[in-house]
Amino acid sequence: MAFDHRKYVAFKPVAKKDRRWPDQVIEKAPTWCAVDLRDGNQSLIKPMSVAQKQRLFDLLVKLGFKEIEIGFPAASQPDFDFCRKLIEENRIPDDVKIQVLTQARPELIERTYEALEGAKQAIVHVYNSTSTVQREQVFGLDRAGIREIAVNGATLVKEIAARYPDTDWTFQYSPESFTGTELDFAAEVIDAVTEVWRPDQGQPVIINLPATVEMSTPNVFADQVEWICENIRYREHISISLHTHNDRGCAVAAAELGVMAGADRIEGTLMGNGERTGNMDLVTMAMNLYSQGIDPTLDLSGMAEITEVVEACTEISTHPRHPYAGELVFTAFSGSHQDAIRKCLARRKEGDAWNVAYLPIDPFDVGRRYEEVVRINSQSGKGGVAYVLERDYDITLPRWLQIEFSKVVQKEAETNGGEIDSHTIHRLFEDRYLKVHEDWSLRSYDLHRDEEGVRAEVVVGSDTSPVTFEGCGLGAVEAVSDGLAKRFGVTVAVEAYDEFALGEGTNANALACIRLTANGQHCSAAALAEDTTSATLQALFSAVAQAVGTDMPAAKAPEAAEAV
Ligand SMILES: CC(=O)SCCNC(=O)CCNC(=O)[C@H](O)C(C)(C)COP(=O)(O)OP(=O)(O)OC[C@H]1O[C@@H](n2cnc3c(N)ncnc32)[C@H](O)[C@@H]1OP(=O)(O)O
Ligand SMILES: CC(C)C(=O)C(=O)O
Repeated sequence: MAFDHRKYVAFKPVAKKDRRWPDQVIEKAPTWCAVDLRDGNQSLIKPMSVAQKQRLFDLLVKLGFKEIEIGFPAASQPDFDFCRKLIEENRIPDDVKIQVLTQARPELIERTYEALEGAKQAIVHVYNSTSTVQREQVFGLDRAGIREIAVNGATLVKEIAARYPDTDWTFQYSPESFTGTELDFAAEVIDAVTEVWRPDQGQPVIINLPATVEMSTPNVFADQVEWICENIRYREHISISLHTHNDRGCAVAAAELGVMAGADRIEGTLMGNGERTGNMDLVTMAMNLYSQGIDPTLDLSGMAEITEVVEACTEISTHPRHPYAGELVFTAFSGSHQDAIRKCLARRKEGDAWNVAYLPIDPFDVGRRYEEVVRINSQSGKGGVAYVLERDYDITLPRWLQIEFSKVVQKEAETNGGEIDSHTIHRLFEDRYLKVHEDWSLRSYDLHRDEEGVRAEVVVGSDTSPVTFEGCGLGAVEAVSDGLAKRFGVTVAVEAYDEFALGEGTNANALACIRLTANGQHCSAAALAEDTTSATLQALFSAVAQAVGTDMPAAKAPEAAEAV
């Protein structure tokens, strides 16, 4: 059997009984470093052109990144040229540090510094793999041999930097494949490197702990980070950075727990592009902080621009469910979600803390419109349909009509199988409830109230054959119903009716909705008019028309009607 779990060996947890990170709470944003232009770029089918790199670099600067890994200049001419272009064309803001990656190999380190000549400040990031698998199978070296590569690399980084005293240098070292490295050995190599660099003597140093391959649950990674923070020399002079990958789908969680475990700095890419399943997604992690009321120190309000630039540069489209950025992440199709969102938004007052069911953040903050929040398909319910009519057409439906109309929409959704847009919902409402048949159109009414009640005189019908009738009752609806019975023999029993004043921007001022039985048949209708009485009477006639058919029943002669 090819699919055989016995092929795999479980990752051993860290034997750490004194872990403190589970009780920590993240209260401020870490230092961010975007590695889109290096780790992100090295994973693309078609690496970015210089123009694409420039576009992405400009975006990263605009978002507020102060540390940006721009490439691996010793690896390829385009990476080298891009680095030169940024420096020579003075495109790096004074408060931004560029970072470049190099293997711990002399010729590559030399070439890296050539690329950086003239930079005001830069981070030189040198790495070699320390994991058991790479030691044994890739390098064929023991621990001492691997440590020597790191020390030689660190020594050369320091020596060559001294040739360029006008640049403000930060040194960064990564024990690549840290997650597959024994902790004591990782600490041993880190100490050997920092013994060369001496952060305690003023040299800025970053030690980056990469989950080059994510191998365990994030809690194990947090244990590893905490252990390193507790066991390396010069910890207080070092910035501990994390660089997680997403092989198990937990890169963001691992980075978050890693910060709780003591890390100061996080590397990642926008939208998580990167090797295999990607790097840690900076957008998600920063927005997670934002949603907890913590300033992420990045401005991610222009999410549409972010996704557009990332897509253009990586040629990878954004998943519609991508946290915070996907097209559908603020949209509810399902009925109970829509109902809850509608109720929460309606109760929300300006200045309230955000507390809306199903929406972890206010979509508006990332440039999304409330229009997208509720969309209708066959999974939707009355709340969603009512929300769309209210939001887009200022039509408020009474609860009984919401229930009834949502069945009309549901049927349409089941028939067409997909989404029903707002325009179609409105058309369905018009067709089903607002249609006025000529014979039953209200032409005029006159209501007279005295101590006996209301006396109504109503004219309905077309220009050419208007019909006038009269009736009386306790209110207008009862009086007109009385008239309908006398003149047309239609017995009306009103079960529910509601009137609403409409907001500005509509032609009509009032909406009335009515449900009744006419000659024993259940019907409902609505009407828009300039005043509430006209709307109510028209709704009554439209409902009656449904019961008796669009052909007006023969009117009784006024004398016969009097006799009824
Ligand atoms: C986890 C990460 O993402 S690390 C970053 C990885 N990114 C990249 O590799 C993208 C850019 N890299 C490249 O373009 C190329 O690898 C280059 C130009 C840097 C080097 O190219 P080459 O020397 O032709 O080939 P290659 O990368 O296969 O070299 C591997 C050799 O370097 C050694 N090596 C690999 N990594 C390191 C390192 N970090 N430090 C020291 N030596 C290293 C290997 O053991 C191997 O040695 P061998 O030739 O004695 O067997
Ligand atoms: C070079 C290091 C930081 C890296 O990219 C990784 O390990 O994934």
